[in-house]
Amino acid sequence: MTKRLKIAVQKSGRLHEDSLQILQDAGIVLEKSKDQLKATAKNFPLDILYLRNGDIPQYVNDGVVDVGIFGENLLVEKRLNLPILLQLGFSKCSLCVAIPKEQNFTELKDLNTKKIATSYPNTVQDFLKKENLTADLHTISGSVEIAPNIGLADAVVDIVSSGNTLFKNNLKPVYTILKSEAVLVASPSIPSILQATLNQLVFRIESVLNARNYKYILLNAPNKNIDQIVALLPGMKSPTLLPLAQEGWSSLHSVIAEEDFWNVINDLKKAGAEGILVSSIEKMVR
Ligand SMILES: Nc1ncnc2c1ncn2[C@@H]1O[C@H](COP(=O)(O)OP(=O)(O)OP(=O)(O)O)[C@@H](O)[C@H]1O
Ligand SMILES: O=P(O)(O)OC[C@H]1O[C@H](OP(=O)(O)OP(=O)(O)O)[C@H](O)[C@@H]1O
Ligand SMILES: [Mg+2]
Repeated sequence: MTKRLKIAVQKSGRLHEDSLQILQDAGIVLEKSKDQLKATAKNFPLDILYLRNGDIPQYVNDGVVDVGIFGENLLVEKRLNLPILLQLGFSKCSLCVAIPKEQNFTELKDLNTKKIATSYPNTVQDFLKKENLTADLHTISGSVEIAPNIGLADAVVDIVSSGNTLFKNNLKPVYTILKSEAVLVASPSIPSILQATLNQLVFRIESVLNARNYKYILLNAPNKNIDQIVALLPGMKSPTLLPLAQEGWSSLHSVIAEEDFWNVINDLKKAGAEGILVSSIEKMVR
């Protein structure tokens, strides 16, 4: 029997859905199950364990699971030096120092002797040490941003994404300690017999991530301007060119990063491109 790879995914919370979606997009079909803690893939040697985000890094480190998806910021908090296989592009956030809006902040030294509330004490301790600061740390497990309003702290260190929570609590971010996103991390003690399965999983997810960042573009162009248009759309190797039934015109197919598309669209039109179609790509193997 093939040995199955064990992957830890957040049981519920911000990473849960996107983690399962990326596995699904990678062609992995989960067996329907009533089990709240575990799922099995039908068509790939993979078992999924649903765990708390905060517990996953340690399980990965100890080899209880072979691979895990969790917020990169936890590697710093748990002080674990585990290899990141892939940055997954979702749950992007920053860990920031924030203070009440009306207070002045000019430099990090302003934090000296202040009371700081956080759910990430190790990260803050390491940061304070690196910056040669001494502050009074209060560890709380949630609703950190309320701390200054109830007199529990002068400043907070917490996750910021849209900034809404800081805004609602009359706080402003003054320093970014780190940036984070969901990552795929492998155990250092992964059995060698599972390495090929892990490589396949990484390859599949990578193809999904490449595809998410790119669009397939199709357009008609006058032959006399093809060189100009090709220079705007270099593609993976070079664009595909096919003659149109109408003489003097070609159909050009290429791939383009989503953000680049908006930068070149006007130049494409100026170069005579017509009938421009842009569509999503499901998988992209470079
Ligand atoms: N507002 C946010 N926007 C984007 N990403 C976030 C945000 N808040 C947290 N994250 C990221 O998502 C991860 C999971 O956050 P979530 O709040 O779902 O779980 P948790 O409270 O860290 O963990 P647990 O599953 O152990 O209860 C965090 O470690 C962080 O990397
Ligand atoms: O900048 P924003 O978009 O407002 O996001 C930041 C908030 O999101 C996280 O909390 P979450 O909603 O995960 O609640 P939790 O503290 O219960 O985990 C984080 O702890 C912040 O409070
Ligand atoms: Mg949270």
